[in-house]
Amino acid sequence: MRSNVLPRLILLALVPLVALLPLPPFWVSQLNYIGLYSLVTLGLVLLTGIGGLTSFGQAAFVGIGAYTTAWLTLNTGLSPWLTLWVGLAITGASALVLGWITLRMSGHYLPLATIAWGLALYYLMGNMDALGRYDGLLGIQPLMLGEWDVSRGKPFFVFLWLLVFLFAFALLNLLDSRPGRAIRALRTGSGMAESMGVNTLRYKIGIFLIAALFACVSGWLFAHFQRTVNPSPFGLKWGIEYLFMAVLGGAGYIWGAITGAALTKLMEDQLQVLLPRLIGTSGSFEIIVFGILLVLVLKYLPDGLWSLVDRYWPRARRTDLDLQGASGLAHRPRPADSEVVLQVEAVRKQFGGLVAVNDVSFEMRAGQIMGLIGPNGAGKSTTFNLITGVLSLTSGRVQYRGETISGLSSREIAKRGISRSFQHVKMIPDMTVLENVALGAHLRGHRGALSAMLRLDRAEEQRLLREAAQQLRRVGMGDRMHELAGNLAMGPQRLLEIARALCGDPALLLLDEPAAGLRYKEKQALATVLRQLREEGLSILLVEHDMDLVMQVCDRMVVMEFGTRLMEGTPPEVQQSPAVRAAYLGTEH
Ligand SMILES: Nc1ncnc2c1ncn2[C@@H]1O[C@H](COP(=O)(O)OP(=O)(O)OP(=O)(O)O)[C@@H](O)[C@H]1O
Repeated sequence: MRSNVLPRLILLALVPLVALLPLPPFWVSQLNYIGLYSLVTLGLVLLTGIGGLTSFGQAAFVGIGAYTTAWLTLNTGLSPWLTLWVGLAITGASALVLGWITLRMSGHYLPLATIAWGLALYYLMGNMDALGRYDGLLGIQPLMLGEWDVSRGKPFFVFLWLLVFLFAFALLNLLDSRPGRAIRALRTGSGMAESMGVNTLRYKIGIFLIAALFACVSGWLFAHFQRTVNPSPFGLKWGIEYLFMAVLGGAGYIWGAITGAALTKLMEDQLQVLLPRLIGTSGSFEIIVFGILLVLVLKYLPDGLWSLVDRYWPRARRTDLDLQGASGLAHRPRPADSEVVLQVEAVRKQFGGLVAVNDVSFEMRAGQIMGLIGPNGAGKSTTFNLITGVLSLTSGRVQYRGETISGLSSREIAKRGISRSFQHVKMIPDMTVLENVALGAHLRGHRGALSAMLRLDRAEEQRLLREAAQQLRRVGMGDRMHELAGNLAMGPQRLLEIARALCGDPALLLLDEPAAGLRYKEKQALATVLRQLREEGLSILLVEHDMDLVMQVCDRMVVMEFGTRLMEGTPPEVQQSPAVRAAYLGTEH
């Protein structure tokens, strides 16, 4: 496995070394604020940059952490080391409720809800007598480690920055894991991830929770560092500013979070001095500069400043050797010879007045390759999507190995052993080929986010990656596994999709135009792979326009036209059918 241990240890060792430098207190204080902001922006990078979910309410979670420890330490005398956990529990519960309600709905519900949440909490803090209204709470006790006050100056710097780096490493670990691949698929490949068995709602709620907990830790530290809390740093303005930091630094990069926090803090201080002098009157003019800067960054450098560094950042590569020691994954029991695996019974799909699939029926047996062919617009892809749960049936029934699967979600269908590829390739371009394919084995692992962050998932991760590597070799892509998927041409992209589908250990494989974009030799290799899979007892439903391939590999074929089943038969029977010829030539039959 890739070894990041040494660079990480060096980075951690640098923290106390920096503290030994004769830094003026002003700069120590600046670094401390940057560290506090970085904890919040790290969570935002995971949530927004990587997961694609926007939250304006992170400052409110910082507020929960700060006010919980402030109130409890002042009123109950509880140790700050205990109040942290109370803060985390309150933050966790509110993030779960907020996430559960808003993340089930598509669109802009989360950003809107987090704005409302930020505003509500700000006014709540500012109007409660127990929280000191807008004056806040004063005289919060220091954070003591034995006799040592770690909430001031350099000791705080060391404690805080060790935490910042440990949190950053935890996120890097998370992203390089089974749950991490699912999280990285959320932004652009949610539908595909569901088809691989990923519970996308759970992962969305999960990253919302992690980001909120990071913000809460920042608030807890902030309260003991400042010794006083009032609502101002936890309002909507700060919610927006944290987002600005993440976007400026590079919302898709863990190190972008720290870059953004540092630049914002440093610019803010300079601008707060410079601008009133230039304009001749005091005010928060830096906000205007930030607004203009945000527009410019979004327009000219949408991936943020860290993207410039990332181009030259050395990337550790997994070598094939890494995977050799791993044991294989368990396989699901194969259907018995010629067992009926799929029964499609009078399935129908209407889009308004258009009948895209009109009471189509057929069945498939184990170890059979069934072709689903027909002219453009015949209803093949719609039938395919009805079987895989992407579309709901208007009427009819689909049975898989004796169980009715119509009405189940694509995730539930994937769990039962049906894997698929997509007509328009769906992959995550900024993940390697190997990682994309390993996403297909999601259901064959079980390690969660916490194990991934703590690197307790390595044995399972090696098995999943080994499986992905094996499937890539199987489709002739063994030499390209470490490339970024976004750099592949169309042909290899299709092979990637087949390898990913095979990673799910399916008993039934549904391939939607797998030969589209492949060159002759690649098609021949594909035909060999399909035959080999059939020998292994796999059933394959193939939607394909390439007649050579279909005629070569299919045992039986269903021909569709205008949403109806025109005929079913062996390749020679279909080839000789006048009705099929007429359908393809567009003549009457
Ligand atoms: N979401 C949708 N809303 C409305 N009409 C749709 C939708 N999806 C498909 N259709 C229509 O249903 C019909 C069947 O489409 P489908 O994509 O299943 O055909 P196909 O045989 O797969 O075609 P192709 O070979 O071009 O992919 C077409 O007339 C298409 O325009």
